[in-house]
Amino acid sequence: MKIAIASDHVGLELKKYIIDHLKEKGIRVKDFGPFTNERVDYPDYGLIVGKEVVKKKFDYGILICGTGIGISIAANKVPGIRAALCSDTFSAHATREHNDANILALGARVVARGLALDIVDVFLNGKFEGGRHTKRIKKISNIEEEFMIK
Ligand SMILES: O=C(CO)[C@H](O)[C@H](O)[C@H](O)COP(=O)(O)O
Repeated sequence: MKIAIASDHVGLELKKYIIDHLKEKGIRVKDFGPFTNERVDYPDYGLIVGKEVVKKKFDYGILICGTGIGISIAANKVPGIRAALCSDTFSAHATREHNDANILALGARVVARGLALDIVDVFLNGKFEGGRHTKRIKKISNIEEEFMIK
């Protein structure tokens, strides 16, 4: 499994913690930045990881900002991205099973480190159920197509 990860300045420390955790599990992870505490803009990082995931260069993306909200909103602007902001493990497995989410977003100021790792593990181990959920995912794609600039 290959994971693309990025954050903003607020999410930097939690990102490092998650990267160490993934590497310990033998999961390949590429950090798309930032690499210093300097203040940055979360949409830039949501876009980078969104593009990488939608091009199928990675299996999943993980994005972290202060709340997880801004960076997930940005990533969700990339057609084909279904970024799920999760603060609990139930949502993390439900969003894989039902929404086939391809990016997990976390709020570094919202979830404690230990819980964040549990959420990451549950998300990465989740399997899309298909069936009735497939047509709903298709309806999300249809919304993207309707608003695509031609
Ligand atoms: O949560 C966020 C966006 O949804 C960001 O991580 C920041 O917390 C927020 O934008 C505040 O940024 P600041 O420049 O550090 O005040």
